[in-house]
This record gives sequence, structure tokens and C-alpha cells, in this order.
Amino acid sequence: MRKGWNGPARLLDGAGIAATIKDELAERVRVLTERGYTPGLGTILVGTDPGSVAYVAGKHRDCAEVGIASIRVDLDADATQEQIDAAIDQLNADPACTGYIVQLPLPRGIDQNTVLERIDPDKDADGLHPMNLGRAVLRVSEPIESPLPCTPRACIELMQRHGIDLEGADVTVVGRGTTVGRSIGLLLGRKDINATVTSCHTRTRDLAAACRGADVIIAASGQAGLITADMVKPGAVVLDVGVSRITDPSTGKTRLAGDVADGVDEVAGWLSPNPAGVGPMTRALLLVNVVEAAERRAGIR
Ligand SMILES: Nc1nc(=O)c2c([nH]1)NC[C@@H]1CN(c3ccc(C(=O)N[C@@H](CCC(=O)O)C(=O)O)cc3)C=[N+]21
Repeated sequence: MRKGWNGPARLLDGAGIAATIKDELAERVRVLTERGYTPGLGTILVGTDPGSVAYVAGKHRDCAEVGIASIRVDLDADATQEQIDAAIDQLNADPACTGYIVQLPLPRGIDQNTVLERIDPDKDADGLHPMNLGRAVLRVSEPIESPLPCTPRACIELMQRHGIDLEGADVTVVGRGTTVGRSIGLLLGRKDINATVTSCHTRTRDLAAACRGADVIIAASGQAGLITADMVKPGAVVLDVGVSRITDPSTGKTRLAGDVADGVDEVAGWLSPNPAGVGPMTRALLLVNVVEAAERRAGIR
């Protein structure tokens, strides 16, 4: 938060920091490759959801930029649970694959939890396997030598690299989805971060009050424009994590919209743009998870 703040917000430059992180990773990848441990990222994509197709393509482009090998498994939208299981078993067994993700959401009829639990926890590049989430719950004061969820890591890294102090800060998290809302509190409450976390969702009685009291708002509900200027304490840090695809009723065209409404930039002290904020950072932290997994395998962490 910024004292005596009187807008407009400074931008949390996710695209810029992501580029810096990728530069740092390229050097670590070079060392790994020299030792015969080139990291490899796998993706399993089921179906042709345009958002998912675009994200997966972005992840493979990022890999190429830093020298990480990439392995792509694309399945039809009507793939069976058995076919998805077989793709997971294949990547679990593939020595060239250091870590991989199964792009979410999965088509209707496929059980997400069964899929996530089948991933080898050491290769869980998303940090969403119950073993890895469980480690994050249990190890609050020691370093965690296993993958952590990418978007929560991305949010924290984005703030830390802009010098934002989270020690004792009041952080309100809006949304309780698997990839962000449910797990980010595990990281924010760690003894090396020490934030105080309030977790809100669609049944919260007074969301505006919970937001107004916060030094930091993490908006990850997936409801376009949910967080409005009147809900933000002047000078607060606002991270716009949500991604919704909305259709303009007059033109019929779709566009991407975040959780944060226009006008918040006039009140907040810091704001992550969307696009170019948390999205590119999430992709960068995915690569960090893969490089860290490769370093563990190579015995250099
Ligand atoms: N297993 C799994 N892991 C994920 O991490 C995961 C997932 N499933 N399913 C969907 C969400 C969404 N997500 C995004 C990643 C990058 C951008 C991103 O880089 N966006 C660009 C813009 C991209 C555009 O314009 O389409 C930006 O913000 O600048 C956005 C969204 C990862 N997710």
C-alpha cells in the first residue's frame, strides 16, 4: 500500500518482470543442459477451447525462449478418462519430461481430481497434486522443496519484485478456485511472508467491506468487473487475476475481461494490468517450477 495516496495507480509490470525471470532462467537452463539435464515441459490439452489453445501455445513459445524442451500431447474433446490416463502415464514415464501440466478446465464428464492425483508429484509443474498442496499446508516455516502453484507464486513474486512489503499486510483474496483462490493463502501465510489472509467468495456477506479493509486485494473470482473503485482503499495494491470471456451485446464480439472494473486505477496505489500482468507471470513461474524440478534431479538444489 502507499501512504497518502491520491491515484492513479502504478502498474505492476508482469510482462516486464516475466521477461526478466525468463532471462534468469535461461542461464540456469544452460547450466542444466551442460550437465545433461535439459529441462522439458509437457502439456496435455484436451479439446479445442480457444483460451486453452492460446495458453498452451504461449507456454511452448516461452520454453523455446529459455531453452527448455517441450512435449505436447493434444487429445480430442471427446477423449475418454482412459485416454487421458494413458497420456499422463506416458509423461510420468518419459525421462525427457521434467514437469508437465494438464490444461484446465477439462471437458465435462472427466473427473479433475482423478486426473490431478495421477500426475507424478515430482513432475507436477502446476503444483496442484494433493501431495504438493499438502506439503504447502504442513511446511509453513521451512523451505518447500516441491512444486508450488504457479499463479499464487506469480502474484507474490510480482509484488515482491516491485518492493511491496507483505509483512503483516491485510490481504483479501476474492475467489476460491483450484488454481488461485484456494491455494494462495497457503503461501501468503508462510513464515517467510507473514501476510494476514481473508478468503472471500460468492457467499461472503459483505465483500465490499472485506475488500475495503485490505492493503492488498487478489481478485481471482472470474467475474468480470466484480471489484469496483468504491471497494478499494486508497493506495491499496490490486492484482487482477481473473480471466473471463465476455460477449459485447451490441457487436456480438467476445473479449477478455478481468475481475477489476474501470476506475480502480484512480484509487489503487498499485494495479496489475490485465493482460500483461499476472498472466505472463504465471507462465514464467511455470517455467521456474520446471527448472527447479530439473535442478533437484541434477542434485544442484
Ligand atoms: N492446468 C492449468 N494451469 C494453468 O496455469 C491454467 C489452466 N490450467 N487453465 C487456465 C488458466 C488460465 N491461465 C493463464 C495463463 C496465462 C495467461 C496469459 O499469459 N495471458 C496474457 C494474454 C493472453 C491473451 O490475450 O489471450 C496476458 O495476461 O497478458 C492467461 C491465463 C493459466 N491457467
